[in-house]
Amino acid sequence: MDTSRLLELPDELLLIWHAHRTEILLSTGVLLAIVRLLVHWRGRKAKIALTPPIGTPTDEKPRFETEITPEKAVVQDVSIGESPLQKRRTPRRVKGTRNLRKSEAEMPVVERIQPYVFYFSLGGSTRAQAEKLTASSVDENEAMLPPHLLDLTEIDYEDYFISPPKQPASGTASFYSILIPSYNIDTELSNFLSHLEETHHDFRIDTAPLSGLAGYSVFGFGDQQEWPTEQEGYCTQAIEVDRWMARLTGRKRAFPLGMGDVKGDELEHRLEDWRRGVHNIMVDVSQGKGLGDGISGSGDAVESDDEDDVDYDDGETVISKPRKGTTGDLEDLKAPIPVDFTTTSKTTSTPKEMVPKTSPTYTNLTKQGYTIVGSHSGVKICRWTKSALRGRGSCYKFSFYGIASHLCMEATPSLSCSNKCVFCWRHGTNPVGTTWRWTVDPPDMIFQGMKQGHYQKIKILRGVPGVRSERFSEAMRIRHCALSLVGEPIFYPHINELLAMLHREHISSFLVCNAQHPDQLAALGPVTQLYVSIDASNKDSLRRIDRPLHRDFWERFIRCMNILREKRFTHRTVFRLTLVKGFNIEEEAAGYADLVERALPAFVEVKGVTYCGTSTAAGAGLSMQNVPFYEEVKAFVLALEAELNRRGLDYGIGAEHAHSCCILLADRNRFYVKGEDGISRWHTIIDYQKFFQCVEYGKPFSPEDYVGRPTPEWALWGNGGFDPRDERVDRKGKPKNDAPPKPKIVPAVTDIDEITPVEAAAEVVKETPKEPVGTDQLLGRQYQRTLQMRKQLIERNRTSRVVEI
Ligand SMILES: Cc1cc2nc3c(=O)[nH]c(=O)nc-3n(C[C@H](O)[C@H](O)[C@H](O)COP(=O)(O)O)c2cc1C
Ligand code: SF4
Repeated sequence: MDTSRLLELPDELLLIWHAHRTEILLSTGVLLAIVRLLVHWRGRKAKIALTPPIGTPTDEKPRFETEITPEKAVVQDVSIGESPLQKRRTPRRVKGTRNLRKSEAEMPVVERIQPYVFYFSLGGSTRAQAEKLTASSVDENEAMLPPHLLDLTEIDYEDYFISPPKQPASGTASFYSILIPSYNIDTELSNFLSHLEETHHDFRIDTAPLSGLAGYSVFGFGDQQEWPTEQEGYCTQAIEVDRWMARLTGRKRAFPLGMGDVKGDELEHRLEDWRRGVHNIMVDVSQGKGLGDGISGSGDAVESDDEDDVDYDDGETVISKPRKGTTGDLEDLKAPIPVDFTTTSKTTSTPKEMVPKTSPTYTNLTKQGYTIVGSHSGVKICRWTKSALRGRGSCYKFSFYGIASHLCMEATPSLSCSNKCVFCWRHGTNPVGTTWRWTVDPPDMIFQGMKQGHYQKIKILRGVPGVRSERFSEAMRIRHCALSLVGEPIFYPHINELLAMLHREHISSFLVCNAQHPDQLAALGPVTQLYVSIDASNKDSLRRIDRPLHRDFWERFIRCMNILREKRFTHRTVFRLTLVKGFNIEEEAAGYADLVERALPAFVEVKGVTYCGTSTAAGAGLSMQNVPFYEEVKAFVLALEAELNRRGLDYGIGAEHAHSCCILLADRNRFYVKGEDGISRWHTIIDYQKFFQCVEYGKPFSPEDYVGRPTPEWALWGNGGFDPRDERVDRKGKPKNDAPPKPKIVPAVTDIDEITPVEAAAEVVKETPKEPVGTDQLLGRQYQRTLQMRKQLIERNRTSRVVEI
C-alpha cells in the first residue's frame, strides 16, 4: 500500500468526523440501544424459561422428594427449580420449601394421596366422628392410601404443621382433613391455634410452609342452641383453623369449611356431604386434575374479605363497572367499536362466527369472566351466586320468586343485541345486529357448554373464604337459568329447543327480551317467567335510552306489548323497569301505566339502575347522579300503583328487596290469594315442580297453574326483603347492622285492600299528613327530601363513589 496515502488517513478520518459527526453519534447510540435490548431480552427469556407454562412437562423432581430433612436443613438453601444465579440470591432459610403459589407448573406430579384425619375432642363426640370418617375413607382406588387418624393432642405439631410429613414414595402427597369442635374456654385447641399463628408469623419460616400439601379441608362441630350465629361464637375455632390453614398452605383449601350443629338434625347429612366433597377432590388430585380445573386451590392466602374481585355482572342493569388494572373497563381501554351488522349486507353472504376465538370481543369477554360457549353463547357467574354461596344473601329473585342464587346459572345463547342501551356497560364490546347473520350452534352443544362452564366456575369458588360447604354441594346441581346475561336470547333461532332442554332437566327458566323481536316473541314456547325490559314509556325516551338499531323500533315495541297481552294466559309475564334518574323516571308514571294497561303483565319489577364505581358511561351523560335512591324508587312505585289503581287496574306491591333497590308490583287478581283460613296473602313465589309437571303434561297451561306458597313475611312490602337466615355484609365483608328501616305498612296477614296507596305513601315518609293529600304533593315532598339526602351523600362520597347494590 502507498505509505503517503496511509499517512493521510487520520486527516481523512478527521474530515469525515467533522462532516458526519451527528450521523455517526446517532447511529452509535442506536446500535448501543439495540445491543442493550438484545441482552435484556435474552435475560428475560432465560428467566421465563425457569417457569414453564401450566401443563408443560417438567424434568424437575417433585417437591416432596426434594423436601429438606431436618438434619440437612439447618442452613440450607432452597433450590427447587432455581438457576444457580437465583440460588445465590435466595435468602438462607431454616426450614421449609419455597412458596411456589403462583407457579402451577412447578407443582409436582401427584400420583397418590396420603390422607390424614386430624381431630380434637374433649367430650369424645368429635373423636367418634373422626373414627367413622377414617373407616369410611378407605378406598379401593390404589391412588388413595389408607388414611392416618391423628389426635391433635398426641402429635408433635412440628411433624405436621411446619412442613408436610415426608412420604416414603415419590409422587405421594399428603391431604389434611381436620375435624374440630369449638370451645370458648382454654383447651389444647387454643395451643393448636397459637401454633398455627406463630408458624405463620415466624420470620425464619416461609409464610406458606405447608404449600406442599395436596390440599386441606376443615369441618367444625358446634352448638347452635348456645351459640346461634358465627358472630356469637358458633364454630369459631374451626373458622380460625380454616383461615390459618389457608395461609399456611398458600390457599390450598380443597373444599369449603363445613360446619355442623351437634344438637341439630342435619349434622350427619352435612358431614356426609362434606366427606363426599372432600373425597371427590382427593380422587381428582390423585388423577392429576389439581384442586380445581388447573388452579392450585382458589382460597386467597391473604384471607381478607375484601371483595375487590366482586363481579358486578348480575344480569342486572348497571351504569358501569371499574376494574383495577384489568381490561374490565372496556371503554377506558378503547375497546373495539361495535360492528353494526345492519350496514354490512354485502359481506354477509357466507355466515361468519359471531364471536370468533381470535376476535378482540372474545378476548375482552373472557377477561371479564365470561365463558364463551361455541361461537355466540356465554355463561358467567353472577355476584349474587357468589354471595349466596357465602351465606350473604341471594338476589331479589329469591325474595320475590324463591330462586336461591347459588342454584342459578346466568347465561345467554346470543351475545349479540339489537339495542345499544346507554346504561348497558357492555355496549362497546358486543356485536349488534338487527337480524341473525351468523353461523348457528346447535342447542344441545350450547346447553352442555353452558353447564360445563358454569360448574367449572363454581368449582373455582370452593376455596373462597366463607363459602358454605352445604351450599357449595347444592350449587353443583343447577336449578335455575337466567337467560339475561347480555345480548338478546330470543334472537337465537333455536331458543325454544334450548328452553325445552332446560326444562327436561328440571331447570327453570327466566328469559329477558328487549321488546324488539315481535315475531320471535309470538313464537316463544313455555318459559317459567317471561320478561320484557321496559326502559322508557314513550318513543322519544326509548330512542334516547335504548338506542335501538331498528328504524321501526317503536312499532316493534308496541307489537310486543300486544303479544304480551295475549301471552298473559299462557306465560307469567313481567315488565322490568330500570329507573335511571334524569332519563326515565320523571313525569313518566302515567306513560308506564299506559303500557301496563296495554300488556297486562302479571308483574312489574321496578329497579333502580346500579352504579358501581367511577362511571365510564359518562360519554352517554350518565353518572352517579343518575342512580335513584331507594326512597325515590319507592315514591315512583307508589305513584305508578296509584295511577294503575285509578284506572281500575288492580296491581299492588307484592314484595321488596331494599338491598338491591327493587320493588315488585303484582296483579292482585291472580297473585293475592285467599287462603283456607280466609285471609288473603301475596303468592309471588313459583311452584317449580308444578311448572315442570305442566310442561311435561304437554297441554296448554296458564301461570295460575304454578303459583307457589305465600311470599315470605320478610320479603313483604315494608320488611326489607333480606332473608334473616343470611348475613348482611358491606363491601369489606363486615357485618351490616344498618338493616333497612322496617315501616310496617302492609301487615302480612291483613287485607291490604283497605289501605290506599296515598295512605301507604304517607306511612313511608313517616309524615302522616293532617289532611288528605294527593299523591303528587306527597311525592313532591319526598323528592325534596331525597334530593337533600342525595346532595349530602354525594358531598360525603366525593372521593369514594360507591353505592351498594
Ligand atoms: C365448655 C364448652 C364450651 C363450648 N363452646 C362452644 C363455642 O364457643 N362454640 C360452639 O359452637 N360450640 C361450643 N361448645 C359446643 C361443643 O363444641 C360441642 O359440644 C362439641 O360437640 C364438643 O365436641 P367434643 O365432644 O368432641 O369435645 C362448647 C361446649 C362446651 C362444653
Ligand atoms: S337471577 Fe340468577 S343471574 Fe340473575 S341476579 Fe339472581 S342469581 Fe344472578
